[in-house]
Amino acid sequence: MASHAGLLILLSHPFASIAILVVAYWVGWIIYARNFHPLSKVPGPWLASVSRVWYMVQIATGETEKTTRRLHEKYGPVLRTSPNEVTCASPDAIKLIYRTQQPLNKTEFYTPWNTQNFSKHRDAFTEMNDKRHGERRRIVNHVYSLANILKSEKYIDLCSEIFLKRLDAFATSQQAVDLGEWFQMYAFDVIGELYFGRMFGFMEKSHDHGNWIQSLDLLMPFLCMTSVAPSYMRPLILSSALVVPGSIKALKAVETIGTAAREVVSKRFNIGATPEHERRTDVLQQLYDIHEEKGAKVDFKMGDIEQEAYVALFAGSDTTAIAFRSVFYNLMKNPDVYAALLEEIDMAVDDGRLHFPVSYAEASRLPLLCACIKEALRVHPGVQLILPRISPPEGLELCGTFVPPGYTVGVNGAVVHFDKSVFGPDADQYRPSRWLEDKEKATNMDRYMLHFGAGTRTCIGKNISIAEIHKLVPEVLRKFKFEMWDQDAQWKTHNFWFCKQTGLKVKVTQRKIC
Ligand code: HEM
Repeated sequence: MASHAGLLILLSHPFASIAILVVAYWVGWIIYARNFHPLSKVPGPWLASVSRVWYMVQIATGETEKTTRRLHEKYGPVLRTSPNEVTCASPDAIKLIYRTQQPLNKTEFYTPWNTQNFSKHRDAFTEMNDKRHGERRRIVNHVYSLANILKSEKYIDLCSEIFLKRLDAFATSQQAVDLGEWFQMYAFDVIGELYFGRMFGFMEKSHDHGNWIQSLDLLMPFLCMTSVAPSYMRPLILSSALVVPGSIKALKAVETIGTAAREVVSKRFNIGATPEHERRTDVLQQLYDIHEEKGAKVDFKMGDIEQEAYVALFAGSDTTAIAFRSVFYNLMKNPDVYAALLEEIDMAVDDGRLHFPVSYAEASRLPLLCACIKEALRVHPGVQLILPRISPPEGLELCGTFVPPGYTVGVNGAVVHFDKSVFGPDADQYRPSRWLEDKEKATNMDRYMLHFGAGTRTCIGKNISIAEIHKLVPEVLRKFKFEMWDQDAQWKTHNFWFCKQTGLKVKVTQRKIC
């Protein structure tokens, strides 16, 4: 009787009633999530099975890929990383999840990355519906073919020229260089040349133009955290970013990137027809040609061109710099490979097979160079979280576990690239020669590379990065020697979707070439 009265008093207090309801909800939810939920039999950490908070904590550590690799070792190939989400470590899951026939849609993870105010159509990266995505991507796809991107080689060469000049100055002054930072400046300036008609001036002025690099570094963790958070927590996380020092400045910087995209497109094309001899052959021009030739028919307006340029800046600068860093870091940490690659490059120059500025065609014929680059992308892919997709109406069988329709599934490149059954018992080592041993084995390994994504959503800009990397690497290796400033230092990695590395402080010296 007394306890009854106590309960009534408690319930009459509004805060107490709310607290009781919340506790009851959570107890009910935990019992359901652990025992009756369709994914309840999928193993994983306890907290992950009842709340997305587990995933958010992992993002905060910046080391999700390492934890995921450890957990797969403990629990097996299928892992529950959130109440409604599973990640699969099996290489065979790639063709199931990122399939080209009846492809799976993207999830809400991508919404916070959405670009706004350019076009009524979502950009290629954040469009979740695969059918709509396919219709839009078909309009611009040909612009990104290797042959078309190579029409911009001369613009990439202009960037390389400045990059080499800067390296030369560092070599003369014997200053320590943050090579990672310089690769990012290079990658930004290349996007400038290809989409904005000119370099932004990162390398020319040796500075972080408009604070763009710093701003992306500040905003990426918030964007990534928002993406993995439950939808009701998203506004809270985004607004919490505002109290972090420098964030307003960062948001303004991102806004200026948008303004730059708008201005450049209108300046370039609102001044009347460009005389033929002044016409550039860059990506921006090719996108404009689509607008002119069939813009009305396919609804490809000036805003759509601006959107392409804007997305390229976000999707193509950090990622390319990450790839460059991985190539150089792994070479410096593996002197035998470095020496063998130099031999290949020097011989090619001596035999007249490699000229300066290096053309993509010549570079792509150097087997060890290509292997070193591919291996760098394998051991450190640019994106190191799963590429999340929604399981299809018929559900999906992943390594014997049935995932019903509507749940999130995905594979993480940073997990599957270390699969020993595909890449060999030394999969965790940087060993480029694995790509040269056996053609059939190499083709098979290629099938399981996820560095540029897979299926219908494969990276549209991959040929831009591939051209940049293959052209610049042999040229700088031929002309300069690179050593870690502190031989024993390791880089640090920070996984906020893009897994950026810091700590690539190097000593550069001119090579004495006879
Ligand atoms: C080494 C450099 C690069 C890496 C490692 C990389 C990686 C990726 C990955 C993994 C995806 C798939 C994302 C997903 O499925 O959610 C992707 C998509 C995309 N990337 Fe890249 N990327 C690179 C360079 C670039 C460049 C230079 C651009 C500039 C145009 C670019 C633009 C895009 C776009 C627009 C998408 C979405 C494609 C679609 O869904 O149709 N990327 N990239």
